[in-house]
Amino acid sequence: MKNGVAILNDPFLNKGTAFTPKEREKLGLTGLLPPRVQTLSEQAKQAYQQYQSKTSDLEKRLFLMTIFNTNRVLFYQLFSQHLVEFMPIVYDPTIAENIEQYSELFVQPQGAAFLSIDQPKSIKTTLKQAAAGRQIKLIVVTDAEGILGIGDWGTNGVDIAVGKLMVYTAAAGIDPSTVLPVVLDVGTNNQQLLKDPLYLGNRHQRIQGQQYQQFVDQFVQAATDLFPELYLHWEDFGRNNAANILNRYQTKMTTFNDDIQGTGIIVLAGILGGLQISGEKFTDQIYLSFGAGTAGAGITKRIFAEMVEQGMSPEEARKHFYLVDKQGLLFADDPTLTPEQKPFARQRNEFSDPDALTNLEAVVKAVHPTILVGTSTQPGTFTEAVVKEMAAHTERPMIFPLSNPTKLAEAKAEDLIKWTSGRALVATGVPAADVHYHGVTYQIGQANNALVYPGLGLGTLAAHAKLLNDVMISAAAHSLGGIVDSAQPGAAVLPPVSKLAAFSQTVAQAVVKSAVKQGLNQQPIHDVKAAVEAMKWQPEYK
Ligand SMILES: NC(=O)c1ccc[n+]([C@@H]2O[C@H](COP(=O)([O-])OP(=O)(O)OC[C@H]3O[C@@H](n4cnc5c(N)ncnc54)[C@H](O)[C@@H]3O)[C@@H](O)[C@H]2O)c1
Ligand SMILES: O=C(O)C[C@H](O)C(=O)O
Ligand SMILES: [Mn+2]
Repeated sequence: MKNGVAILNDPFLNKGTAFTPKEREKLGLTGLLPPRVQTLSEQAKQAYQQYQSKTSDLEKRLFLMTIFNTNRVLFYQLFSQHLVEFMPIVYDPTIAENIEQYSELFVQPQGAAFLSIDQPKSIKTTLKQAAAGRQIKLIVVTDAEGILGIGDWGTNGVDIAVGKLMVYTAAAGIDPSTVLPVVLDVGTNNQQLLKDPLYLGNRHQRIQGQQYQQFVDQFVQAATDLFPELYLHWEDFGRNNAANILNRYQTKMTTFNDDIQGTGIIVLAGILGGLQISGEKFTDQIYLSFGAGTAGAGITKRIFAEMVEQGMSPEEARKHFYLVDKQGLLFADDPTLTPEQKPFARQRNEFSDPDALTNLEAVVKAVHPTILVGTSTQPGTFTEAVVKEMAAHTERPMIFPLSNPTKLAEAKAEDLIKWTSGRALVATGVPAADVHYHGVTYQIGQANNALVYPGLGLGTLAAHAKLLNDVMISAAAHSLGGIVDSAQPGAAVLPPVSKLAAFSQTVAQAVVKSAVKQGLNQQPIHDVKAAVEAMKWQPEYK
């Protein structure tokens, strides 16, 4: 039992000025706080006022992090009260700025576990120390090789693990005392960091190959030994590792790659929402992925699986997909294709002038996509010419520039609406303001995996599922697609972030239902809604 100063220093126990006189006496806190006792709502009001006095988004984020570091209940009370306003501050895009300046801004390790490839023997001890007696059910782990679209950030990437977990709690009510952020510091190839005297990570090149694989294996082994109920979420690994790691573990435990699977779900949900608006058929769509890396290939795989689910043969379905990467349209004779790209590569003899298909505009001209999704990290690449060419051949072009953060987006929502005279069905990776065009207000859906991974995790945990499989993932995507108000002119293809807490429940219930139907639940579940409800944590003082 902690007491006195130790309680004030424990963000899971600390209530600050909300400790009552009785509690203060019992816990050895008398005189350790100013005399006045405040309620949680008074604390939240005061903190929010202070938040509003900060002038930049980064300052706002840093202020919220000090609350997070000192008092989790207060932090989540605030976050859930101001979800729409705080999402872009706590999470993407401001989190990207924080990651770039992590070492310069460092004040506190925020409860993360820093696992170093140079000390593989310490993995288990570190995880145990970081858990500090808590029963961990959810880990977000990154090796930070591909943070959003901003590349390799070494140890700084720990912030993405911390930030993703914050959204789990704010959106789905995952108990924050059951989560653990982890960074695998395997070095960095970011020269800027290696030269930065303040850089706090391992100062060497990224270690790859067998030693890397072994380190990852050792981490998974230690984590599953220590935390038997673990749901393990992988975030922002590099293109060469992300899919490999997922393939390696997904049949053995409940695990999830956010960039591959989370993004696949949200894009499928967005497409289903878009088709509700356009009235078109899913199996009539022609899909073009611009940027066929971790996210691009992951999304393609999910959309392809849906085509097959909707009755097409795999051979027929494959004809609906085109992948474009750095080299242009991907052809099967290209020796540099990744294993995830290969199934969707095309034959040169399908085209009259295949050698000309080395840029997006030429490919759009040749294949007439109805859906264009950007995960290329290349800003401004959905040009007016590309968009107008696409819109010339389809009534309601679906265009999702998803590269994050804001500075990397393939296009701005407003331009897409204008260039297509309001016909485009748009979703973006970061929040976008409404677009007013010719008397219609266009709402822009946010196709960010944050809209689904919290509910998916909540559902998988609530089901005590043995595995997270494709059927559950498909159920999650379909549960979101139905929430669109298609009768409203300018309606968004996805539900708004303001309803995130509500539809996280919808997603979680769909996942539990699917797990139960497949017999993947390891404990009996009679009432799906109650099972999800029982998992939920509320930001209240106990
Ligand atoms: N909105 C979301 O929920 C979401 C989810 C995941 C990723 N993303 C974004 O998608 C982007 C990619 O992420 P990732 O994890 O797939 O990274 P990745 O590095 O695995 O993939 C990026 C791909 O883009 C390709 N590319 C680079 N330059 C290109 C060019 N000029 N033309 C065409 N392709 C080019 C790369 O070769 C690579 O295959 C990032 O900006 C990330 O923030 C968004
Ligand atoms: O982190 C995000 O905002 C979404 C996604 O996981 C990404 O890598 O961009
Ligand atoms: Mn990511």
